[in-house]
This record gives sequence, C-alpha cells and structure tokens, in this order.
Amino acid sequence: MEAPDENVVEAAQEMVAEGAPTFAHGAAPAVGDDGTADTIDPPDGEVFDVIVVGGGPTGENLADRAHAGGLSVAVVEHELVGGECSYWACMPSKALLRPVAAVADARRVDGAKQAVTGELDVAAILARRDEFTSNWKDDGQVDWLAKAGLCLVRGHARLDGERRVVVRTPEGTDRILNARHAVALCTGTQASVPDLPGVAEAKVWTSREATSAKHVPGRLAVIGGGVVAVEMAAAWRALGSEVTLLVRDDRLLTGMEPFAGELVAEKLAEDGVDVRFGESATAVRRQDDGTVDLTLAGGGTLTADEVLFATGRRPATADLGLDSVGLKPGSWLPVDETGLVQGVSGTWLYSAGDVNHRALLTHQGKYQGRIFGGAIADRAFGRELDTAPWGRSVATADVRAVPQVVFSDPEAAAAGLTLKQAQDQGLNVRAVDYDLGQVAGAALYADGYRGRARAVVDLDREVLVGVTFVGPGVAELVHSAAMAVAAEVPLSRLWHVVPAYPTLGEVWLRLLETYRG
Ligand SMILES: Cc1cc2nc3c(=O)[nH]c(=O)nc-3n(C[C@H](O)[C@H](O)[C@H](O)COP(=O)(O)OP(=O)(O)OC[C@H]3O[C@@H](n4cnc5c(N)ncnc54)[C@H](O)[C@@H]3O)c2cc1C
Ligand SMILES: NC(=O)c1ccc[n+]([C@@H]2O[C@H](COP(=O)([O-])OP(=O)(O)OC[C@H]3O[C@@H](n4cnc5c(N)ncnc54)[C@H](O)[C@@H]3O)[C@@H](O)[C@H]2O)c1
Repeated sequence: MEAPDENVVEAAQEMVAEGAPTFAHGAAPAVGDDGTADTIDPPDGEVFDVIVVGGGPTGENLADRAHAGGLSVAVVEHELVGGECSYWACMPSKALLRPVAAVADARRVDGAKQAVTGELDVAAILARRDEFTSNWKDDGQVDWLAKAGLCLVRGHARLDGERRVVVRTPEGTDRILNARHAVALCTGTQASVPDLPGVAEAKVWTSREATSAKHVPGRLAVIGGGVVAVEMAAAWRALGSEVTLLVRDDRLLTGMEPFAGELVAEKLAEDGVDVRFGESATAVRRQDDGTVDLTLAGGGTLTADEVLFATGRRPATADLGLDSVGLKPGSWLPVDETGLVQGVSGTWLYSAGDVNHRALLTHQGKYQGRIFGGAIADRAFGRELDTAPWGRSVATADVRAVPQVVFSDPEAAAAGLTLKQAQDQGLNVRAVDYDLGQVAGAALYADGYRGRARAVVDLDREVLVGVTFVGPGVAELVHSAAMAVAAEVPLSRLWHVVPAYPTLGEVWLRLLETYRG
C-alpha cells in the first residue's frame, strides 16, 4: 500500500494538473529580471528567488505557495523530505492509535463487542505503522517536490549573512545558495530532554523512538503530561506495555479545558496505566541487564525497560548560522503577522511552523506556509499585502482559532480558546457546558457514552471564542468548532445551523439551548 501523505496530496494533484516544470538548479525564471523586484548581485553560488530551509510540512507548503505565486524556490533538507510529522510524529503515532480506537469503539457497543474475541495484532499494527511512514523513505515526497516545480537541495543549511545560505551536502562539500527575495526557516523542533544525571548515557526514548519502535517494551515509564505523553502512554499500554506515567503537574493536557485532562486520566487509569501526578524523575541509570532505573523526586526508584521523555520541544536552530544575521543560535524565531523574523532588518527573513513557536501543530505550520508563502510572492512582485485581521497576508487563526485533536481515549478536540485563556485576555465570556452522553447520537455511538462539551461565548459580540469536546469519536467534530470560531458565526445564525439527527453533532444544538436557557 502506498501510504497517503496528508501534507502533499492536495498540492501535488494541483501541481501535476498544471504540469509545473522542474527547475534546474539556479536556472529558474527570475522575478528580478523584470526589473521590479528587489535584487542582489550574488558574489558566487546559485540563485533562487526563495530558499526554504526545512522540507517538513511547513516548508513544503510555503515553497509550493511561493512557487505558485511565480517564484523559483529551492528547498533544503538534511534528513527526510516530509519532516518530523511524516516519519516520527503525527503519522506513525496516529497509525499506532487508530487500531486501538477502532477496537475500543467496537467494545463499547453491545452486539458488536461480542464479535471482538481476540487481542490486538501487534505485528500487524507495527507493520501498518511502517507503511504509513513509507518505511522511513521519502521517495514519494521527493517526487512531489519535483512535480511541484521545486528544487530539492540535500544537505544541512546554515545562514551566512543576508539572503545567503551555505549547504553542507551529504558528500561533504559546500553549496552556496543566494536568495533574491526571501529565506524561509522552517526547521521545526527536536525533543527537549531535561539534563538529568545519567540521561545522556541511558539511551532514553524521545518521541522518535516512541513512534518508530519495532518491539513492545515490557515496562515503559513515560515522563510528561502533554499530548505526546498521553498519546504514547495510551498506544503502548494498548500494545501490551505496563505503563507508568510520571506527571509533574497535577493534571494532564494543561493547554486544554481541565475536564479534558480529567476524563483522559480517568480512562488511562482504567486501562491499566499507573498515572502519578506531582511526580518526576531526578536521575536515570541504564543497568547492565538493559533495564532503566529512575530516581523519583518523591522518593524511591522506578524500574522500566524503556523510559520516554515526552517533555516538550526545542527549536532546531542551534546550528543554523543565526549568529550571522544577529540572532541567537538555539532560539525560537518569533515572527510578525506576515512571517518576518523579528529582530532582523529588511523583508527577507521568514520563519514558519514549529520553529516560530506560534502553534506547534502540522496544520498550523501548513497554514502559515500558505499565508507566508503568498506574502513572500506578493512582496516580491510589489503587491500590497492585506494585513488586517483575517486578511490574506496574516496568519490570524494562529492566535484566534487553532484546532487540535488529542487522539487519546476519550478523544479531546478543541478549537480556539479555553475559558481561562479567554478570561486572561480580558474577554467578557461565559462557559456553557453539556454532558455529551445526553445526546442521542452519542448514546447510539457507544453504550454508557462518557463525554463533555464546552462552548466559550464572548458575551459582548455573541460569538464563540472557543469550543471543546471530549469523548469517543469527537475528533471529527473539531472542524465544525474551528469554523464557528474562525468565522465568528453569530449565535443567532448558529441557531439556524441544524445538526443532523441522531449524530454527535447534535451537541451543538444542546449547547445553544443551554446558553439561551
Ligand atoms: C509524537 C508527535 C506526534 C504529533 N502528532 C501531531 C498530530 O497528530 N497533529 C498535529 O497537527 N501535529 C502533531 N505533532 C506536531 C507536528 O509533528 C509538528 O507540528 C510538525 O511536524 C511541524 O512541522 P514543521 O515543518 O514546522 O517542522 P518539522 O516537521 O520538524 O520539519 C522540519 C524539517 O526541517 C529539516 N531541517 C531542520 N534543520 C535543517 C537544516 N539546518 N538544514 C536542512 N534541513 C533542516 C528537518 O530535517 C525537518 O525535515 C506531533 C508531534 C510529535 C512529536
Ligand atoms: N495530536 C496532536 O495534535 C499532537 C500530538 C503530539 C504532539 N503534538 C504537539 O507537539 C508538541 C510537543 O508535545 P509534548 O507533549 O512533547 O510537549 P508539551 O509541551 O505539550 O508537554 C510537555 C510536558 O512535559 C512536562 N515537562 C516538561 N519538562 C519536564 C521536566 N523536566 N520534568 C518533568 N516533566 C516535564 C510538562 O509539564 C508537560 O506536561 C505540542 O505542542 C503538541 O501540541 C500534537
């Protein structure tokens, strides 16, 4: 099976349909040739209108949009085209979790549960996961780049002053690229592991090992309480590991409404995960027999076969030549609303995706890629940008309407702000809550359905600024929430958006009825 790739399929179809040419290196048509563009006189090397560093989902989309806007684009990638998401993050993690959810759903329906008589087939799940990562080969995405008319440069890129990038190729030579208009840094993040005694020698797991492991560890200790910790604890528990989850906070998923973490923790514990709040490790030691001992902050030790540090991310900018443009190596790259890196003069240096720290999610990186790629082309051709909120050239949704799904059991799906985030922003809001189990569609979906929904209403404008659903099957509701929040649909009009009966979506009506009283 050829694994579908969420990052590229749509754009590939579009570009293939257009029959976009593959540029020879440096020979691409130059916008500067018409005399209207901002040009440079490169001392040496090849010249492109735009150089994109990092061929992850963000870089691919930004490159595609800049090219569609009429610019020649080089994409530099030092590992696999497709980035973290395709090989060690979204795709493999969801490939591990989907069979778990399918069986859990069947087990929640009387009449269906009787048909689930066996265990999960771990080997088949791992094999299917491997297919979804194309066995960690990027041929499919490399083909797409070529069809999209983008030039792939393999190697490690470093900035070397304004609009100049030096690429250390796999052969060990340096290739110099000059950008007429823009350099876009889309280098993503790496796992951030705390510098505990023994951690470097202990060969601990990060998200990379947790998503690509070929064997199920007997005992897995997971450190962290965020999305990676929750999803990977759920996946490996279902695949057979004894999992201990060490959470230094007093709840899981602190970025979401509190009830999300509560319901997820409850079910993880029911499924046999040992969830310990207010606990973390202070030292790690890999023993001669291969097991790992964790010294616990609260006293005592925990022995496991593997330990996963799911303790957040750091920007992949330590070896990117940032000092050559006055930026600090290893720092995040915050941007203005059009993607320009703050602290660098001119309109040539952009950053997009995880590395700018706006919203560490594939779909938001792709969104920024579309918006900033368009802004780069507009600036190159001297077109006026539309920078009003929700305008063509700004990534407003990053701050107002980010959707996210945690693929735990139950799923947690949210768009926009939590109640607390809205209050912290000074908005005059009210939370409207509803027990999802009371919705007919939910009762049909699963016997004894447990779930909850919250809408956060901006009382001054009577629009929604945030919506959260927690329960089996709610992932597919998230786009309705994102639409309501991003489109700022007045509640008076939402009243006319009639949910089909009997679906989970009827929760929308119940939330509105509860609000109206
Ligand atoms: C376990 C896990 C599960 C996740 N699940 C989801 C999910 O379900 N949904 C979701 O939306 N998000 C998910 N995420 C987050 C998602 O993976 C990231 O938001 C996304 O990958 C960011 O895309 P990016 O293109 O900005 O960066 P990346 O995907 O990290 O791509 C950056 C690319 O740049 C390359 N690069 C870096 N430095 C250089 C250099 N100097 N020279 C050349 N190339 C370079 C890298 O090799 C890489 O290919 C998950 C993350 C993890 C860890
Ligand atoms: N389904 C999805 O959308 C999905 C799935 C996985 C990851 N992601 C994204 O990837 C990013 C990374 O996820 P993550 O879970 O690694 O990071 P995170 O920042 O969401 O969570 C990190 C967790 O580690 C804990 N932690 C940090 N340092 C620690 C330390 N020294 N000791 C003990 N605990 C510590 C934090 O308290 C927190 O609970 C997130 O932004 C997330 O949105 C998304």
